[in-house]
Amino acid sequence: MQIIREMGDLALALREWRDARLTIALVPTMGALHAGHMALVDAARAKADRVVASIFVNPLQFGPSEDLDRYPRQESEDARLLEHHGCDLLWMPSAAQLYPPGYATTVSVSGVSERWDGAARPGHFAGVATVVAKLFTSVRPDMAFFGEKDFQQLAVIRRMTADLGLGVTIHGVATVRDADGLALSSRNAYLNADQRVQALALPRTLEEAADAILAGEAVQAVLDDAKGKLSDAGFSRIDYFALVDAATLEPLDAPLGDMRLIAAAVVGTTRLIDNIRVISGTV
Ligand SMILES: Nc1ncnc2c1ncn2[C@@H]1O[C@H](COP(=O)(O)OP(=O)(O)OP(=O)(O)O)[C@@H](O)[C@H]1O
Ligand SMILES: CC(C)(CO)[C@@H](O)C(=O)[O-]
Ligand code: BAL
Repeated sequence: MQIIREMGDLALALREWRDARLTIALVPTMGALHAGHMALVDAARAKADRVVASIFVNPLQFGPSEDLDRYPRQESEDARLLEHHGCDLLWMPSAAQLYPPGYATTVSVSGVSERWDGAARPGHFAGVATVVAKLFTSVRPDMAFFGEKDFQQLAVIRRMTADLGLGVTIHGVATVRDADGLALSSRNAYLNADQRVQALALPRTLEEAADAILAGEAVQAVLDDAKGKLSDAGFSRIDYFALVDAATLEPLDAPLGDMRLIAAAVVGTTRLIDNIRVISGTV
């Protein structure tokens, strides 16, 4: 696996593959890699001739009181894991490479990015859309892979890619969970042993709420009950717990079409997000 930091070296490596008419997949990450990221790499490996992973902790998508400074960084373990999963190229740009002096352009997606995480983390999705647009224009991949764990992010990236005609096929990959149900996330590293147990209430409550909605209970009552359960389990703040249309992310007050239950809540100092498909027979 090639490890590249400079934009010029990246261009050279990619030119060789493009000249050979090889298809290129991009897996954008912020590092501190786990099996969830590896599911993206494996899916990319299965669909493309060459797989590029990027690691960049993007300052633009962190709010002023968020965890940019303490975000976990473990480059050599990440590189080992990626190589083991058949990644061909790891690109680790510096902030100065992506946002050189004078950089002044932001990509802002309205509609789908406005509610939920967009409301709870002002500026977050503009930061995500901007860096993903930069990663796409730098690598010019045929396809890119993102996790359904960040469900709204996936919808924002699909919208931006279509609106700007970036010509990248976006693939969503199902959430990878620990055996006990907690969605894998780099931020789980912040949880102490008690908080790790409390955190399990998030996937459990999503499953219970999905079952209750499918059993015909009133949606608003189910959502209120779910928030109560999360508070009782020790979550100190619940940013949202909502039933939404899977494509538009608009809230639903009754079951209709392709639905997701989405939630974000804080345990200790850690903000966790999760979501679950609501579909007859399975959740
Ligand atoms: N458990 C998971 N299953 C599938 N994909 C995942 C999972 N966790 C993260 N991803 C995906 O990996 C990509 C990179 O995510 P990122 O590096 O932010 O990791 P993360 O674990 O989500 O970190 P964080 O704790 O900051 O949310 C995103 O597309 C994200 O949706
Ligand atoms: C897509 C992404 C790599 C952009 O920084 C980030 O938001 C993430 O890791 O999900
Ligand atoms: N995993 C999405 C990136 C973020 O929370 O900033």
